[in-house]
Amino acid sequence: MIVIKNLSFDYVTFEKASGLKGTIEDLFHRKPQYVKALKNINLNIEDGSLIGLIGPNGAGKTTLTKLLTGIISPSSGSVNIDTFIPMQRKTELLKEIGVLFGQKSQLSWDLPAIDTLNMLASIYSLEENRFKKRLKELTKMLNAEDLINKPVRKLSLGQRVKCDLICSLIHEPKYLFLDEPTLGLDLMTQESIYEFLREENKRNKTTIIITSHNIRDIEALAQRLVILANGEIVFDDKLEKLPINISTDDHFIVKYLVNNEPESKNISENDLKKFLQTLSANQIISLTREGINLEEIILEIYKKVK
Ligand SMILES: Nc1ncnc2c1ncn2[C@@H]1O[C@H](COP(=O)(O)OP(=O)(O)OP(=O)(O)O)[C@@H](O)[C@H]1O
Repeated sequence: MIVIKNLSFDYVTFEKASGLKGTIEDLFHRKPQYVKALKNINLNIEDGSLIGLIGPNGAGKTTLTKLLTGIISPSSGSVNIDTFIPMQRKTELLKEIGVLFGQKSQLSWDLPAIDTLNMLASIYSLEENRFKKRLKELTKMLNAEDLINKPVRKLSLGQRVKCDLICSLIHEPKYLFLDEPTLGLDLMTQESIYEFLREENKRNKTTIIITSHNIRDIEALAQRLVILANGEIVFDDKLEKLPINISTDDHFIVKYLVNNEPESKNISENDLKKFLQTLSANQIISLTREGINLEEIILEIYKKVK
């Protein structure tokens, strides 16, 4: 279980004066500036949960992930993963953590992924049979049996992400941190990755924390959503609990069939009933209310906290 208590983190940077004179002056009188990246965060993450962590740019998501993976240590408060403190980087904890950054790869460009995987097997001291069994399981689930033997530079982006996912899970970590895992991937590859992550979470009870700006990732995976804004948690609950603001001048979008051809109409609440009465049930494809889809609700939250 992950327990975060009263966690704050401040970055310290120094104002940089321009020109040679400024650079020399800076050597003697540096003016510090403090950026409060996280402010008094409290969060408990149960084992086996699938959490979506979102927020506008600069909200503090990467900082939180860095604190959870022990890259930086808190300015105040605490982070505990089971009985460990991430910043102490104990080998026992590192073996329980897997990380994937969609924009950065841990693979070597000129080598096939299997070489990196063999190296990871030796870093994590994986017993040979266990390694082979896990590799077979992961490559089968991701349909990547052939991919791991090709040089990484010959793989497409989606194929490379699949190989990176195998690397981050080969040691069967208890916790998996994913940062923008579907960046630049087509819809079908996104779906196969969602299916894989849901299966991995179900089968191995892997706790998955996914940071993404892609709302589809959140819709497809997150059992619980945490929204960070300006370094604070502004929402922490199930997706269904997101606040829906139904304004009085709302409009509906009706998609329907006319002679088997799809059409759509944007209609006010007052005219909706009358219009629906002109259609038969099997003509109606869908009826949605403007402002009620997940993206719009989240956008409203972002706008309010700006
Ligand atoms: N190395 C650093 N030095 C100083 N300030 C930093 C540093 N890294 C991040 N910050 C600041 O800390 C705040 C939080 O940044 P962070 O990278 O955690 O946000 P984020 O939610 O991950 O954003 P994004 O969605 O753009 O990746 C921002 O105001 C950012 O400018």
